[in-house]
Amino acid sequence: MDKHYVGSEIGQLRSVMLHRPNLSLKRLTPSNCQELLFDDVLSVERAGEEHDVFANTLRGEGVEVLLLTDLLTQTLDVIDAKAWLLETQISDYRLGPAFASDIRGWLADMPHRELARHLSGGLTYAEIPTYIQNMVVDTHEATDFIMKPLPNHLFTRDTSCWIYNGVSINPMAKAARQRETNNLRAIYRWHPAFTDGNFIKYYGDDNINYDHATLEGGDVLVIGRGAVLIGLSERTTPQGVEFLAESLFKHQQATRVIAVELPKHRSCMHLDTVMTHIDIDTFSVYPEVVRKDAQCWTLTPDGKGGIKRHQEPNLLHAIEQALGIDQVRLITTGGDAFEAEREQWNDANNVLTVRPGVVIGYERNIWTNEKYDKAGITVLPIPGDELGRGRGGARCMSCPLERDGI
Ligand SMILES: NC(=[NH2+])NCCC[C@H](N)C(=O)O
Repeated sequence: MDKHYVGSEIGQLRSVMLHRPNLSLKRLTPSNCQELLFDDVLSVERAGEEHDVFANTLRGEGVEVLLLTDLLTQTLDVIDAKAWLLETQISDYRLGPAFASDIRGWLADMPHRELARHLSGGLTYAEIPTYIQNMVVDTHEATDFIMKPLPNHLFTRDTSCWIYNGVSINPMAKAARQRETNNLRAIYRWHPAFTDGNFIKYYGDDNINYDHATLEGGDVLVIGRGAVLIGLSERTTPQGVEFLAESLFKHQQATRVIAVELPKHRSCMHLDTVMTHIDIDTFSVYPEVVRKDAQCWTLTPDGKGGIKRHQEPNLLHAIEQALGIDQVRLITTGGDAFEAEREQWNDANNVLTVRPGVVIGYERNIWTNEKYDKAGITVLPIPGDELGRGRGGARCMSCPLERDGI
């Protein structure tokens, strides 16, 4: 990978970061899966196989696939990175100074791949050596977590997202996902692929309390031509968008941000669960949620380092203006009202565009896929019966690192 640049949602995709989940999924149980933002427990084997099909489909299209566990393993080879990750993910305040120091010491001696596995897969009290003794240990069960698993690393789209010549390292809204961001902070700070510093970090690089200014990449659509479309969702707040927009303008990477309000529901937790960009003038949408009269604003630089805000009467016109096109074409979720609701829930609209008019999507969404086909959009189908239980499709499961503009 030589260039970190994402110029659009639909231009030729060249490089992506994925995460093939394993250990974290083995820890999912009926009693903890809701808290960990999964709707069910998964067959770990099958999920891994489905993920391999996804990765191989991308490779078959000439896209470079980088895996998060590899990146994290290589990052741990950097002494400062390893020290920072251990301090941050195993903090004194979480475990108490004595126990934290024992755990860090033990983890530090582990092979880096194994340590990387625990950084995403978590660590239980049963897994630590018996010589580590402490009041904290005495007061916990063997199956309690010292480090909770991060199964949602699967959705690499959310934790960090590239926008033109830079990346936002996102302060996540849900407690279950907040520690993911530290793994990404370390990768972007220390992994040799990123140390050339030839890109901008817009937001979220510091491990501090971002309070209500949260942002997740599933809400961020880099629609191209200097514009960015962002959902104000269950996860991304106006406060978070303001920070990102200010930084995009300051670094002259975008000339406008369109912010659209979404209902705060799990079924549409991010904008990309109801809307994705699949060809220059074409979007896939779930019409029950993406309405042209949704509350919507265009943000532009005010010339003094701040933001000018203009309320838009019509979301679609705002997009047409930003892209300089006459009329957007919408492909809506397929089937009758029941089928459409079921397919949206299974990420029929959450497709990953590989190049204009060619998308990767779950094969199970037959009604919507048929509509794509009739509209001249090619669907490269992947299985998703297991992966889909995490509530995410091909777009959420990928973080583009390099993609052409339009
Ligand atoms: N960009 C997306 N739509 N991501 C889906 C994330 C799903 C994940 N289980 C969560 O609740 O956070």
